[in-house]
Amino acid sequence: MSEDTLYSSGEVEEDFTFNDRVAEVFDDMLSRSIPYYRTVIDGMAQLLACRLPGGGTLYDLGCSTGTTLLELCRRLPERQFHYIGIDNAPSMLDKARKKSAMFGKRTVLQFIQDDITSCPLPSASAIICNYTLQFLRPMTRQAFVDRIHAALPAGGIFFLSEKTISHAGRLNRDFIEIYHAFKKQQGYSELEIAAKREALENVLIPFSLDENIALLRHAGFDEIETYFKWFNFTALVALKR
Ligand SMILES: C[S@@+](CC[C@H](N)C(=O)[O-])C[C@H]1O[C@@H](n2cnc3c(N)ncnc32)[C@H](O)[C@@H]1O
Ligand SMILES: O=C(O)C(=O)C[C@]1(C(=O)O)C=C[C@@H](O)C=C1
Repeated sequence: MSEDTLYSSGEVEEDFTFNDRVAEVFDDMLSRSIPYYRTVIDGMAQLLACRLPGGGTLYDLGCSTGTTLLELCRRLPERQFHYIGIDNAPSMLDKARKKSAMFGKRTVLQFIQDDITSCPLPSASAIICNYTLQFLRPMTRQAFVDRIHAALPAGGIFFLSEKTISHAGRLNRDFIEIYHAFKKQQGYSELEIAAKREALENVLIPFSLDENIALLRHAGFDEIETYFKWFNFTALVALKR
């Protein structure tokens, strides 16, 4: 796994985008930038085990290098789900396909290059969208969540994980400080943290937990719960009636 040194000089040449250079270091970037990344995947595996009988189709929208689907596949071998990852970045999908071949999962995992805001989602039993809604333009988010709700059958599951903001100003600042301390612990310098923050400005636009719940509620999801929260990172599960 290549080490993420993209912002080590402190220079910001362009806004953050999911290009080849990001794809190259993405697994390292994610494991050092998203607190409890694997705990969230564990939580999804446990909820899927409770809720879904075997044989269904699971979509991961904004699947990047396929880590989530590969990990679910490893954790739920007896369920025989069909896994479909969708992303619009070819270099991310290259990595995803190579990883699934390396782990001997090519027959159960499929990766498709498409725009998650318009791609068809046939026969979906569960849909995952982790740390990706935050990159869609805010005005388009309700329509996106509405489409997900429409694509699921009764009892279908939607998992949504996001970086979140708090409208409680002082606590929001505390949460960001605590998150930056986490990144420092993961080996990022203050210069790197500041440069990445600048590159993400106006690209990653986080909603609050309440705003994300409102999107789900408005789309028609019936039961909505937070199953994991760490300061400004939140994982939600929603069930269709
Ligand atoms: C932060 S990453 C997602 C991480 C991944 N879900 C995980 O948990 O490992 C966001 C991904 O969404 C993809 N993406 C962003 N907008 C997209 C769109 N409109 N259609 C398809 N993919 C998109 C990016 O290429 C990127 O790979
Ligand atoms: O590094 C940060 O500040 C982040 O917000 C991490 C984060 C995310 O939460 O989506 C941002 C961009 C990368 O795609 C990976 C992770």
